[in-house]
Amino acid sequence: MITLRGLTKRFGAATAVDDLTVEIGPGQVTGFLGPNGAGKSTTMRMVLGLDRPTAGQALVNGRPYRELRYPLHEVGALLDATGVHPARSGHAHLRAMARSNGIPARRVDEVLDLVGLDARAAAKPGRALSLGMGQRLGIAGALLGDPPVLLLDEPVNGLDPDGVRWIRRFTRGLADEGRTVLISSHLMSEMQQTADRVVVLGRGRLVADAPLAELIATRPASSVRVRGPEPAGLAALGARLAAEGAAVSPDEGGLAVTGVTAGRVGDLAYELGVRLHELTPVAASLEEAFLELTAGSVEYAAGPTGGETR
Ligand SMILES: Nc1ncnc2c1ncn2[C@@H]1O[C@H](COP(=O)(O)OP(=O)(O)OP(=O)(O)O)[C@@H](O)[C@H]1O
Repeated sequence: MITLRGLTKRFGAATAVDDLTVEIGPGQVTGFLGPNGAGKSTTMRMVLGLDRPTAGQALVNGRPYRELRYPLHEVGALLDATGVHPARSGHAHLRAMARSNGIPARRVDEVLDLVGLDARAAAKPGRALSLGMGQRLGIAGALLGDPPVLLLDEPVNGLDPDGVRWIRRFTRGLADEGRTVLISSHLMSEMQQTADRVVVLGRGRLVADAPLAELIATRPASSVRVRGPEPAGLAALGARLAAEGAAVSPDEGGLAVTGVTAGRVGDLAYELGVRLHELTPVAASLEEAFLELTAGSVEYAAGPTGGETR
């Protein structure tokens, strides 16, 4: 369990995290979303005791990180890449981590096995690790103490599709074991496939905290997809819908209609005698919900001339 209460961090005059109150519970993957500079990394750093809050609290299992007696057994984190020395092997890196935290050496082999790194990969020096292997090693390190809470900052950044799929399945497994899993990302499509719940930040403030399905469901369906075997009939239907104020555009041989319900489109088609083969409300994606939620809170936005404005 991660508890944030009135969590605030200022850097000089800039407020990176602004009065954030949220609880991140066990047994699910929570996606931590927000545009660049929204305060995700700063929040994670405060949870891990790497940054001191200006105000408020960040608690892991009810206590500030600095008060945890055996931090590696309480919370594991993947912040950026692995932090492995370029000349040191992954195995040696994990052994050193284990030793300094009183964790038996055999646990190193266990976590390497868990993340699917074989002896040959674990013997490679840090500089020879691929990004995907580095991420696996980083996650192995986070799991050394078998912690109930895991924080992963942008774990799929730069990974190939296999690596992305692996992270997705692995984090799902960790949540299914009852752990608290918090994953930050700006890849909405990825989070849509991974997260059970999402916490969205905009300019350091909480903009949404909801189950993923609920967040998407509360957005209006973005459009209705209409297909049929008679182009002339579809054109007549489109014209009639447009006359009613709907926005109609061609969509892969059919129509994409916004501004009316699927029911209304069906009724009109019936009235006009137009045969339809498909009439589908297309739900807003997480990406659309995210853009809508964070509109106005992006650090840099394309201005009307396409230039960047603060
Ligand atoms: N050490 C620091 N000193 C000054 N400002 C900082 C520092 N760390 C972060 N910031 C500022 O705090 C704000 C939040 O940054 P943070 O890295 O937490 O955002 P983020 O949501 O993780 O962004 P990204 O997705 O780009 O990683 C930004 O405006 C950033 O410039």
